[in-house]
Amino acid sequence: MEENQEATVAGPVKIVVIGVGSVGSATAYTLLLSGIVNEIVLIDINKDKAEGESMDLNHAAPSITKSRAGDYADCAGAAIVIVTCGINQKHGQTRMDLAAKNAKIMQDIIPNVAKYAPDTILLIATNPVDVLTYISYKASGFPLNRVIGSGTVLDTARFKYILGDHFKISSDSIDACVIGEHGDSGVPVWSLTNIDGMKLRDYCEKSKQDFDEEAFQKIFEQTRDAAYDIIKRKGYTSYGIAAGLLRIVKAILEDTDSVLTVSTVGDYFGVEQIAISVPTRLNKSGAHQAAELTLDENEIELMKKSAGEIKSVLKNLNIA
Ligand SMILES: NC(=O)C1=CN([C@@H]2O[C@H](COP(=O)(O)OP(=O)(O)OC[C@H]3O[C@@H](n4cnc5c(N)ncnc54)[C@H](O)[C@@H]3O)[C@@H](O)[C@H]2O)C=CC1
Ligand SMILES: CC(=O)C(=O)O
Repeated sequence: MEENQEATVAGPVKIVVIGVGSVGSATAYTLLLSGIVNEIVLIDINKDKAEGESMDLNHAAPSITKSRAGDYADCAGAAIVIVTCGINQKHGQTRMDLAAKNAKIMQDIIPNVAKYAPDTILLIATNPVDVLTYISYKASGFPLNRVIGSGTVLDTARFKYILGDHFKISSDSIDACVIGEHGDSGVPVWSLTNIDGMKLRDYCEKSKQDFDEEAFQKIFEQTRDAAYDIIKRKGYTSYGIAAGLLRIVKAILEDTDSVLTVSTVGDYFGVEQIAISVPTRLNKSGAHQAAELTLDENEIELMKKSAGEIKSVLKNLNIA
């Protein structure tokens, strides 16, 4: 991974959230309650919405964090600019269906961010997140380590939650991840899934539970389809991604070297120049390569397919 221009997080910490709809407002609220930032600037094409949200956030005081509505010039000095603006999925739509419209929005706004905040870290959440992370990388001219997509951080959280629910054990005691596209071709890494420090098969044996492949297939389907199931009921998803974005922000601001499944740009599984999620180390200068997972043959094939799907959407947009 090409790395330079270390982003520095020093002094009062300013975060900008672009797009304060369901995801942006939940993210700003989560950041405010976390107490790890001093200033949250909200930018939205709908200025009244940004103003209203920032007023409301300030009334969640006492907090060390102040919020205000702003414009692109206010990105200056931001440690991280979180991008959540654009259209979201309606019931029946896939994330990839949003590509053309949201690509255009990224191509409009990212150069503005880069102009005023040339040293910031871009954290993209708008869907399709892998496609838009790549587009943001191109549109910003930033080095690879400073353009990060939320990727499969949310899918990983869902996978661990659903596994935990199945085995009646806290997701904290489960080491598992989803990699690949944040979307329909995401890959659950069953071969490396550990529960309570044991491989899945060993855990099932020791805890006297079935190694139930049919149940595991359902767990994967529930993970993959979680967004559809939530959108069908409440129209959007917000809390899961807000918590995931907070984990990414914390790893960066607190310089933790945590490994999370964020999406970054590179050549993956024989596919050149895409963004996709694999375990990635995060610290104050952004995203850095972590040790490569030892996947089994089936998982490698699924990753090639997932990478190919991201690439084909980029090609359709004439961006590859
Ligand atoms: N990466 C992930 O895991 C997740 C991603 N998402 C994605 O996040 C995005 C936002 O979703 P929601 O918040 O539900 O949508 P929303 O419709 O509630 O909010 C979008 C906001 O973006 C603003 N906006 C639109 N165009 C803009 C522009 N050019 N400049 C500035 N602001 C602009 C709108 O005014 C609106 O306030 C969607 O693409 C959605 O699919 C949602 C959940 C999880
Ligand atoms: C909407 C979306 O990408 C999610 O909740 O996973």
